[in-house]
This record gives sequence, structure tokens and C-alpha cells, in this order.
Amino acid sequence: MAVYTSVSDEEVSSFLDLYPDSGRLLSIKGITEGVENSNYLITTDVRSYILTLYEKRVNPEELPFFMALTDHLAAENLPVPKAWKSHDGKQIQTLAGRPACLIEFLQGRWTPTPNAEQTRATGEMLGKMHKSLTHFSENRKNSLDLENWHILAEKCGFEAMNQIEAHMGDEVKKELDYLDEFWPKDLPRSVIHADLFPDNVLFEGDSLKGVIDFYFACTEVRAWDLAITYSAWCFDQENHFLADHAKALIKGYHQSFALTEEERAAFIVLLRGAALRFLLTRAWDWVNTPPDALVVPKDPRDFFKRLRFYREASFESLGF
Ligand SMILES: Nc1ncnc2c1ncn2[C@@H]1O[C@H](COP(=O)(O)OP(=O)(O)O)[C@@H](O)[C@H]1O
Ligand SMILES: N[C@@H](CCOP(=O)(O)O)C(=O)O
Repeated sequence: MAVYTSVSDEEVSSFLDLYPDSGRLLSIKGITEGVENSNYLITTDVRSYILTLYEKRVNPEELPFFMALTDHLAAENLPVPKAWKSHDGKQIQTLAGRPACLIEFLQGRWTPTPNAEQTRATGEMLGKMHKSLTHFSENRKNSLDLENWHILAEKCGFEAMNQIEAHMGDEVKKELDYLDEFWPKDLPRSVIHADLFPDNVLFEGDSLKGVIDFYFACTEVRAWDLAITYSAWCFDQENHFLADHAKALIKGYHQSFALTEEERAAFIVLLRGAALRFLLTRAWDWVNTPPDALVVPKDPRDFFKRLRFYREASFESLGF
């Protein structure tokens, strides 16, 4: 579920009046997918829109960065949703007491079980975004970097993680020590998507129609974005490694952008960092989401299993 803030027909009609040629409101439908913000599908007699109301996890001061990022990628014909501009040129408004944007609606649907061709297409699109972002000059600090993984792990509690699954907390502690020692410091950095999971990529058949949800985008080690995407796309729902998906993802990425030798050499460390980052944010939500909450927390054990897989993996088995 992700409809935290309710809006009335009257509020949305007045909101649409702020935008040129937005049309007459026909319907408002709350979108239950997603976890961060409230999203509505708005249909008018002219077109469809996504109305996003930003909830507590997005800092309103950072919204201009996200708008500049999607404007930059869209200007290079990449399929990302731009925020519409109101009569007075503003992309960010207030609605129902929350910062709000009217976002371009993209066709397509996400798939929970992507095939190898969809995975290749996603790698190719990630490479295109990375290429485009080599000349994007804005920056945003990663609020979920190695330093913050330490803080999050302490806040979660190693014992609480051991309760989620035996040894989870102990292994997280060891992994943090490992990453402190080996996390690469000198790899190329740029703005990255940082959350390119299957639920953020829209397809019609195998044709990639859109990339959404840039609200974790930040300035980071660029190849870590590929490691995050790999960790999200190259395992099945029982967390078995999908070697054909891994090969396809890397092949697709190389069709539009190249990894350096140093990035390839560091890739297992980057994968371990990706698995730990999602293990920790999920563990935090797991222990802090009340049982009666409307949002179902995602399972941290998935990334515990993937982390264990990476610790045992050889470079040759990774699909390069
Ligand atoms: N621009 C868009 N075009 C079409 N559908 C979208 C768009 N943005 C979001 N959606 C739909 O809304 C869902 C939740 O959006 P998302 O940005 O992932 O939310 P959250 O930030 O809360 O996680 C997506 O899975 C998708 O179905
Ligand atoms: N991709 C993350 C959760 C972030 O949620 P999103 O709905 O904004 O993509 C995870 O799977 O842990």
C-alpha cells in the first residue's frame, strides 16, 4: 500500500487547474504499490497523470534535485517521468498539506519475475542513464552509505537481527568490518538511481517503457548502481541465483556503457555492499513496522541469503 494521505475530488480538480491543458477530472485511483510516498492515478479527459504526495521519508528540500535529474534524463530521450510544470513554471506544489507533483504517466507494467531479455534491456538502460549522467552536474549525498549502514545496524540492534534469522546480526557485524577494509574509495562516481528493482522498471512485453522512482538517487560509486540492479534482478523469488540473468544484465550494460578494469575487480565487494544495504533497510522496517500497519515490510532474509551467496561466489561465476 502506498496511500498515506487522502485527497478529495475537489482538491484534485483545483490542483489540476494549476496546470495548462490538464483537462477535466474523470477519476482518482489510489495506487497500492510502492512504500515511500502516496501515489494516485489521475485520469482527465485529456490524459492520465501520476499524482505524488511526498511523505516523511523524502526531504522536500531535495525535490528540486530529483526534478532536475528526471528533466535531464528525459531531455536525452530516456524514458523517465518528468514532473509537469504549472502555469507559473513550478513543478513542486502543496496538496493536502504535503509537497506534491503531477508526474507524467508512463505506459507499461512492472514484472515480479523478469525474464533474461527484460534483464538485459534493464542493463542497457542503466548504462544509457550512466552515460547521460556523466554530464549532469548536480549532486546529492547518499544518506545510505557505508557510514550510515553502521548507524542503521546499531539502531536496528545486532541481537534483534539475530532474532529475524539465526546469525544475521553476527554476520552483519563481520560484513561491516569487511566493507570498512575493502570498500573501494577511488572508483568513478556519478549520480546513480540506487534502487533499480523490477518494481521500478515498466515493460510492454520485453520492450522497456519506463524507469521510475528516482527518490534514492544520489552521488555514489557508479558501478555500485549496477551491483544493486544485479542483486535485485539476478535471483528468483526463492533467492536462487539466475546465471542467465546475470550474463544478460552485464551484456546489456556493456552495450551502452563500459565498466573499467578497476570496477570489474571490485564488483564482488560492491555486490556485498548492495546486499548489506537492502538487508539493513529491510531489517529496520521489519522490526519497526507495527503488525497492524497497512504497509507489508519487505523481507530482509532475501538479502541475507544473497549476501551469503556473494561471500562464496567466484568472479568467474558472476556472468562477466
Ligand atoms: N510515472 C509513472 N507512470 C506510470 N506508473 C507509475 C509512475 N510512477 C509510479 N507509477 C506506479 O506507481 C507505483 C508506485 O510508485 P513508486 O514510485 O515505486 O512509489 P514509492 O516511491 O512509494 O515506492 C509503481 O509501481 C507504478 O505502478
Ligand atoms: N527497493 C527497496 C525498497 C524501496 O521501495 P520502492 O517501492 O520505493 O522501490 C527494497 O526492495 O528493499
